[in-house]
Amino acid sequence: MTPAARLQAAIEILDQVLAGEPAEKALTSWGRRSRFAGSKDRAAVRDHVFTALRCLRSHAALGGARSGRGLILGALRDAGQDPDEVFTGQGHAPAPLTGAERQLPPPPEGAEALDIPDWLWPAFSASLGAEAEAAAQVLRRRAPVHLRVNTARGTLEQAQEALTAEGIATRPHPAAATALEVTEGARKLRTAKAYADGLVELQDAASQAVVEQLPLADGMSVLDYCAGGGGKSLAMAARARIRLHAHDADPKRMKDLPERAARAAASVTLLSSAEVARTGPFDLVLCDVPCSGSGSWRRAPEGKWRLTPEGLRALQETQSEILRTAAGLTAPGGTLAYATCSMLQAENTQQVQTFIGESPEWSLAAEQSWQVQDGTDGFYVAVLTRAKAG
Ligand SMILES: C[S@@+](CC[C@H](N)C(=O)[O-])C[C@H]1O[C@@H](n2cnc3c(N)ncnc32)[C@H](O)[C@@H]1O
Repeated sequence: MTPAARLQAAIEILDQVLAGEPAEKALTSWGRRSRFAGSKDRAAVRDHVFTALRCLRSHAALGGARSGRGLILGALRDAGQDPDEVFTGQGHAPAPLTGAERQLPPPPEGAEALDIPDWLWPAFSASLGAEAEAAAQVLRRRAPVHLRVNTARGTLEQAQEALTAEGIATRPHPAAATALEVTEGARKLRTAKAYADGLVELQDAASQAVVEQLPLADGMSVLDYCAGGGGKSLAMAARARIRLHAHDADPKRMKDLPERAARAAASVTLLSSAEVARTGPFDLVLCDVPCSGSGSWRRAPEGKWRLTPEGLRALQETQSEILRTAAGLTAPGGTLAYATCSMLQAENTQQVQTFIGESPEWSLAAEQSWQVQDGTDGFYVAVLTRAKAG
């Protein structure tokens, strides 16, 4: 495919996404229909689509329309590229620009230029203070690829060597002792032997750092209460010989966990909601709660535009309910960790402060946050300890 044909494909996919289709689904069905597209074409089209979704407001403003064409026109103007070189109408290129499209709109300003919804900007800037603009700018760009080295399978150096042999270059990431950042060859990962053998897992360095904060020790009984795909379950299993249990309100989300655990040489017991109460209490409960995802909007940019004030309030209610339930599942003297991939105080410190204010048995042992402008996803963890009985 020519570069212009790739942009035309992105325009068509973006129109479907703007009509309500999830981006991954629209990309998959385009891929099925487009047997002629090679792996480089698919990767380039995907990049165009995700760039447009990360920069939806500013690119729509620069392109004069919230449509596939508007977004791609805006992206070209943002990159300082002449749109007439792409919108030629030749071959599979987008049709030439209309008179209206040629009109240069006023440049976006404020939250529009930063690609943050207007209603959210006050809370976003209050949460990040002087760093708010820098964080918003980082969310407009592609996320780095991070790996967690499964130390049950090998050392960081061994993993780097194995990956180099397969054309994947990495460097250690300072956020976590097990973290590598991929600097070259990321697209080869899914087929790499080091990945198939469970020596490395795809996981953001801040996710790994959250698990490093947990006081895990051999013999502990541990519950990952919002386990999802189990990324943090596996990171915990690699840290100590624990009795690991995983639960999720939506058990389907854990369907690949047994296979992932086997690949990582870890053992995990999946628990239904009824079984959780019967099996507890646990020495340590991690709740990696559902949240706005503002810290990972680079990877999942649709979430940035889907979030509404009501949606955020509903998430906060779910978060405080989970905190209370998870607290009841923690043994006296035990630990409860509350984590989000959000950078909003309303989902982080404020939730934890409210919980502590209402729960005299609990105290805050540690609290840390990671921000996108420091090279990881945005993350937050609070480690809370429950008073011993009597
Ligand atoms: C942020 S994701 C977890 C990601 C996962 N820990 C990981 O590292 O890959 C949050 C999870 O919480 C689950 N969830 C939502 N409401 C819940 C509830 N009330 N109780 C338990 N899990 C819940 C969701 O289904 C979702 O899988």
